[in-house]
Amino acid sequence: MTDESTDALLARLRHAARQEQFLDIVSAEEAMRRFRAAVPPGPLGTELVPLATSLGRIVAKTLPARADAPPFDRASVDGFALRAADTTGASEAVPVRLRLNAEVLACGVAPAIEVPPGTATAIATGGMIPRGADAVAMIEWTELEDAAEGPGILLSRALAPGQFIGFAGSDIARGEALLRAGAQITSREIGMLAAAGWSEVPVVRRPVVAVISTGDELHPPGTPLPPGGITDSNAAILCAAVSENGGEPLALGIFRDDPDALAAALSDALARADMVVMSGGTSKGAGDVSHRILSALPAPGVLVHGVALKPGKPLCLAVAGTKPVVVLPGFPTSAVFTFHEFAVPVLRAMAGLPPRAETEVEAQLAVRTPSELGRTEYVMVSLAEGEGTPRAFPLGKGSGSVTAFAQADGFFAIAALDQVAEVGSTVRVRLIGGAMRAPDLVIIGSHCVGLDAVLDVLAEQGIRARTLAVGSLGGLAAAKRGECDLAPAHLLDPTTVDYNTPFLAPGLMLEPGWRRSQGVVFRPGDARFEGRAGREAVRQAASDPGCLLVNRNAGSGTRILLDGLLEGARPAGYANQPKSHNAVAAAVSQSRADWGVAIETVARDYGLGFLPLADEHYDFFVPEGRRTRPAVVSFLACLRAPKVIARLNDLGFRA
Ligand SMILES: Nc1nc2c(c(=O)[nH]1)N[C@H]1C(S)=C(S)[C@@H](COP(=O)(O)OP(=O)(O)OC[C@H]3O[C@@H](n4cnc5c(N)ncnc54)[C@H](O)[C@@H]3O)O[C@H]1N2
Ligand code: MOO
Repeated sequence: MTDESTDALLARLRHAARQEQFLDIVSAEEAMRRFRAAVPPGPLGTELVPLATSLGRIVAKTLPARADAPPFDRASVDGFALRAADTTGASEAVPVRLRLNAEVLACGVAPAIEVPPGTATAIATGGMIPRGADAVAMIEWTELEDAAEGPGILLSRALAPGQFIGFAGSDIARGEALLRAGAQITSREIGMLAAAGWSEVPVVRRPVVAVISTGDELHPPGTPLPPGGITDSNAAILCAAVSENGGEPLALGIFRDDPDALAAALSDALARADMVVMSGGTSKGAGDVSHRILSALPAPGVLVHGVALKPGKPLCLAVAGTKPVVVLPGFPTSAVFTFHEFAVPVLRAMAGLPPRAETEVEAQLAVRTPSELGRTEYVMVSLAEGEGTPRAFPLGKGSGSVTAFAQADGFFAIAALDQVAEVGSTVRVRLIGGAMRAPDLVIIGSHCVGLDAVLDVLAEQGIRARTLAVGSLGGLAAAKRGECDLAPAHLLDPTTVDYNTPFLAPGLMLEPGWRRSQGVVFRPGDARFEGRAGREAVRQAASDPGCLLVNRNAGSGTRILLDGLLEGARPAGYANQPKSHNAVAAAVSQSRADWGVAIETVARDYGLGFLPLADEHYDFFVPEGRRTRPAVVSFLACLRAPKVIARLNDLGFRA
């Protein structure tokens, strides 16, 4: 930071917040180059911390041993300290007799008597070797003998000089390097430092990273949300990621999209922290003021605003004096992705940590993936072990997802000039969150909350399942290719009006799951639906232009059922076609629509009225070759377990 007073800086920040300023969009490499060049390289500085609190810290300079370990020559067995030369030729048949000196060397006793030739001194393991002695005989090799000349031992083995002695400094010698700069202190290093005399340790000062969330819509986790409200998840994940990468998070909270409030927050953050991370308000909307404030930062100021990548295009990178300031896009996946790609390398360098180890694996892309021209797109994927190379399934959740980063095994890049990554192409997946763990059971297909009830019981048995929700047809295709153990599906054949069986293919088996009651959902008390039969309610609603439908996506079993009931009618709202039961229930419950078709469990969950229409079958396709795998056998046994059946029935399914 410069010497500018906080007040003057605040005034400049306020003024800047009202101006528009955009820089040109740059490549990710150029953005990183500018950012790194403007931040002083290397760790921040050094502080002394007590050994007991040094866990996880980074050693700031090479630490020599301050004392020898062990600090003196000591016995490594219980027995007798003696001169090896006196034991030459000793054997069971011809033992050597040594006189006992009048001293017993327990641990912690400083020897007072020398060991003259022809004598021995009793010593405990860890006892200090007395002057004159150069070896220790194990007590098992000796017999005590009382003679006229005084007590002695009969020794039945010859000893080499140095035998059973741990010499001073043989573990580590005073002055030898114990730990070098950059080493991270774990419990193992702490024991070594304690032994070598370090009660306080010089470590790299942890960079304090201020974390600021911006947005009028944001509320802290766990507080009830008003209509339009969003839970601030960015602050939590960013603070934790700061800690994971050697920093100390300073959570400053949520600020409204108000130039004055944000300017004050930023100037407070710069006064208290070594780095500032804001999220939200960096795009082009009217409320996007975060990035504008940055234009008033002390030099070098804003370095980058706009990077040709997805997620993360509106990223803004700045440096105030020597302090990095980053405005991340508000969308959670964009925020955490750009934090890891751009802020973490700088943070780790400030914290004295080495660059994060990256692991890449080759995988085969399971789904054709279009990409926007002109931006390098990073696609979050889940990996499933196939025969040979693993298959990469894009999560398809977009920048706004709060789960993608946690659920993905990694990501691959589609180059800026490519508009698509073809199915079957080889992609290099950078792993996130540690190495890839092979699950015991891979389930790809349609998701149902009932499935979680089964998997909970399996987890109690130590069986770890990986589920990829790609829809019934996606699961069926994966099962045909032998990529999963189970493909849960609820596929309705419009001609036979049968579920799932008509879709069986050679090499596949079908295991029955449970039934889900589907019906009309509506807000309780709505007289257009209350008390009617399902089919009659559909007919009535379809002919009432004021009664708004929320439809389902083409190809879903629900859509096929509804189209059958509508017999060609296209009621108001027909074009609104979300992809899940939950989206239908949310639309009705929030009055964006008046009716739709969903399963009973979801209707109940949203407090909606429900008029049954039909039963949907949720079954499992299993590749024949995988049917006898132990985890599959356990899963199918679990489906029939009374405890699981009771739980499914409780949830509103019929098992
Ligand atoms: N006309 C244009 N609109 C947008 C563009 C564009 O170029 N032109 N860029 C889009 C891209 S790409 C992204 S990424 C987003 C990022 O926008 P902002 O950084 O301005 O973020 P906000 O508008 O404040 O929020 C976006 C979204 O994220 C939610 N959010 C914000 N903060 C949090 C938080 N702390 N925790 C959880 N969720 C958060 C917020 O509610 C919004 O839903 O802009 C596109 N638009
Ligand atoms: O860059 Mo934004 O993160 O694409 O959605």
